[in-house]
Amino acid sequence: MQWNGVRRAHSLWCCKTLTNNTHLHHAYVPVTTMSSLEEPLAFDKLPRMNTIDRIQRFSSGGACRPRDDDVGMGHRWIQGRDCTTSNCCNDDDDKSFGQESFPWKRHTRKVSEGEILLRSISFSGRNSSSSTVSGTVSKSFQEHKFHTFSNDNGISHSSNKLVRGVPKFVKVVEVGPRDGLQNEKIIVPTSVKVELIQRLVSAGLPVVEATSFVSPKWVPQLADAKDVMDGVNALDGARLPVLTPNLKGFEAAVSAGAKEVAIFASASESFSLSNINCTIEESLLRYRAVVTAAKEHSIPVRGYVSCVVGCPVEGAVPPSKVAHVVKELYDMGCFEISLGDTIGIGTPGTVVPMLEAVMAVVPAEKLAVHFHDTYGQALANILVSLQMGINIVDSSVAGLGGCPYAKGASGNVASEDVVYMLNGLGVQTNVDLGKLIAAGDFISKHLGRPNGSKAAVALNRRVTADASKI
Ligand SMILES: CC(C)(COP(=O)([O-])OP(=O)([O-])OC[C@H]1O[C@@H](n2cnc3c(N)ncnc32)[C@H](O)[C@@H]1OP(=O)([O-])[O-])[C@@H](O)C(=O)NCCC(=O)NCCSC(=O)C[C@@](C)(O)CC(=O)[O-]
Repeated sequence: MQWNGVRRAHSLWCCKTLTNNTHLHHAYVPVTTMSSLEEPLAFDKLPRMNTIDRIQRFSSGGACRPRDDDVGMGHRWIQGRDCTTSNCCNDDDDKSFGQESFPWKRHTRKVSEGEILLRSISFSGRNSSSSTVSGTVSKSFQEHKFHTFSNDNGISHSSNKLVRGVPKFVKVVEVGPRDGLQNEKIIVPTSVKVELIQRLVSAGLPVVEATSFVSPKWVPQLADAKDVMDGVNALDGARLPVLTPNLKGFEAAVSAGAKEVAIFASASESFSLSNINCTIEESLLRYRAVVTAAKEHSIPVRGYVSCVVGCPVEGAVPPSKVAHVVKELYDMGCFEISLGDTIGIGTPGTVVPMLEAVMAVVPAEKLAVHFHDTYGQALANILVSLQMGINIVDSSVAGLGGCPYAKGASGNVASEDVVYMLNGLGVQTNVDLGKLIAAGDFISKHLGRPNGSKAAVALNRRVTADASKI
């Protein structure tokens, strides 16, 4: 039974052909709880916060946090502004979105002029008295009336305490071409993947995770990683990170022209074995080698931690364990760490203590949230994360992703739904919702299924209804 649990998690993330896995060199870890995916994990199932309370906290409140260099975190990047969070600074902070820096190099990445232009014409709901709040004012956006309606009075950000903690700008990290497609059984042609990435970039997404340099035996869908990179390397205006599980993957990624990579650890021992065939500690050793090599090439490394709330095998994952792995990745030099609710089991009730534990050891501005939407909790989890100071959100166009082996499991939160919600909150993303919806429709059509974004479906329906009145 326990062994089956491990194998099930493995098949969940890798591929069916490995279900009768000969790659698992490790004995299975003892499994004490089998999670049924049927009950939300509640506060009372989680360890108390006092296990991590002794770790010195960064403020997790809405107030300005100390600068990185004031809090002894070593070589972390220094933002070119007085306050290190984007949700608590002066209005002129918006200017700083035109540049981003990376830890070991302390260089400034020039954002393309087009990106800045897009940003400068973005509609800021915060400064508007209009009752309609929209995102980037693009031609297609206006033509198709893809507006997000706020309440009758519009959102008064200065007076509404519920939205006061939400950042002004959220970086949306699009993971559809990688996380979204990796579970697809039928191989998507490289040309379709390339066109999807092109469309996402032209929709204004600042980061589009392009593919993975993992073993093709484990993830056959992404075996064309090099060809995908050949097709997108010339694209301007977005960063195109790729996943690298080890040095071999890193070297292949660099030779394919990747300029940013991501490493992926887990907070669950069972999931680590299932996903990358090694223990958490072994994975951290591997990743240290990747980060060291990346520093030599001045390549920024993003970190992922999976199963930050729950694991399909082990059940509830203690926040202190998540915080430990996140801190390891941060200390090794990851410029940003994404917290993955891999099976989408979290609710605000479990996400909040997890974030509290993590934010006690790593500043909020270095963290991203990555929610799968299995239980329809992703937007609520994102909102609560934003209120706690997170301003980077991973999502997948058309809600791509999901798992054929976990009953009821679904994909990542849909990018269109995230952007729609952020537009409604008056939060800048610089993403053109119309173009994003078109990208989602494009890939959904190719996969032969309806767009998994509720916002996309509703807005498409509205456009059709409006057109029928003409
Ligand atoms: C880590 C390994 C490679 C270990 O796999 P392994 O079988 O233990 O590797 P190995 O070192 O024993 O080598 C076995 C074979 O794989 C080859 N190999 C070894 N490395 C590579 C490589 N990089 N690229 C291509 N080939 C590779 C290697 O050369 C050898 O080839 P052979 O001699 O048999 O012909 C494997 O387990 C793997 O690729 N795992 C990745 C699985 C994966 O991508 N899962 C999905 C990631 S999603 C995720 O983690 C969650 C996230 C990030 O989305 C966040 C969230 O949702 O929460």
